[in-house]
Amino acid sequence: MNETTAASASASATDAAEAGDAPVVVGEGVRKSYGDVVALDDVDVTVGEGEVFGLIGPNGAGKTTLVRALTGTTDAEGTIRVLGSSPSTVDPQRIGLLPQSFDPPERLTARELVDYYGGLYEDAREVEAVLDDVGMADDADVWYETLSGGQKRRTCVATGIVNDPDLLFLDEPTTGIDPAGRRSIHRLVERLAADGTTVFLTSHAMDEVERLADRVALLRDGGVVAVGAPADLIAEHGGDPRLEVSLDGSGPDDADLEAVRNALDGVEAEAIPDGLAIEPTPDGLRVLGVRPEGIGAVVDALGAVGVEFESLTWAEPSLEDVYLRLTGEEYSPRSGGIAPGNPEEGGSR
Ligand SMILES: Nc1ncnc2c1ncn2[C@@H]1O[C@H](COP(=O)(O)OP(=O)(O)OP(=O)(O)O)[C@@H](O)[C@H]1O
Repeated sequence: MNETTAASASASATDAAEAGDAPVVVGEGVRKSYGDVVALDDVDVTVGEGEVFGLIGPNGAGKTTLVRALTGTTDAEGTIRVLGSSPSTVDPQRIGLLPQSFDPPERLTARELVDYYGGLYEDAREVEAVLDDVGMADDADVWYETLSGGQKRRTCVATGIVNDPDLLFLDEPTTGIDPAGRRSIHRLVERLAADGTTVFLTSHAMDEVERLADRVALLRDGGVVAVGAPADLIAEHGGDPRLEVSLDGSGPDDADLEAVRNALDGVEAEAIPDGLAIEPTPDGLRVLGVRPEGIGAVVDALGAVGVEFESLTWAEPSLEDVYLRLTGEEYSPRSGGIAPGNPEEGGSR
């Protein structure tokens, strides 16, 4: 149901309507230039009520500029409606924003900061509950300037949710936060979404976006190149499941690869479909298209041609694979992959 075509993707109103949500964020033909730099090039984006909407893309793709345009912190061409109003007239009580760069007064404690930002709203949440939400209850009396990077970021997240917003923009909320802290922020986002908050999440952590987002838009060079539910994007653009084979010593030479390919060609296993390909990796090789039940056949094929391995790791495609493919940043084998029936072509899938 979601449009995930790379060439013509836009985070369309139709998607949100199909998701059964009234649009909370609508951007149509959004453009923004800084001198000669086109940061946003005709971006369409629609986010439905209660959605967690992920925005991903390489450095400089335009993510922060889009967040700034949608929140009215920079001007932009095009049509933008947020909670039914223009960004400049929307009720600030209903919007929460964690900017990518945020430098609050340093000689305040975490508790004082949350209290200060809460005081900017007519109605704010109880400070202790907000500190607890972001895992800062125990360090609430430490000056901001002496907090660690991750503790600072948690405190900043707290200032973004102190007004109990209906729409929350989080621009890279977990940067610098340790794994346990990231999990607690993830649970917080899940709780907020379950309570009906719409979340616009920008992140470079693909696992985070895959876990949290109902839909994801991939921005590249100021344009949306794909949008859809993570599972739909992965099915369309994520590629094959793969078996990573780490070899003893150095990586395989071309003769090893050819031998393994020939051995696998001779294996009749439903779990090794036609089109299976092998490509070298820095410490071994990668078998593409193999399902878990085919791993044994691969092991047998390796053994048959005398290739000894240290470890095997099977993985399904993920949002990271989608990202790498659609941004052209996927791993490029040093001498090209070998696809059955077309060994000269080699290279990427
Ligand atoms: N204030 C500004 N003045 C001039 N150019 C800017 C300004 N802000 C952003 N840009 C440029 O606009 C483009 C998009 O930047 P933006 O910060 O939106 O990217 P991003 O996707 O958020 O990147 P990152 O992942 O590194 O945060 C970049 O080329 C950037 O250099």
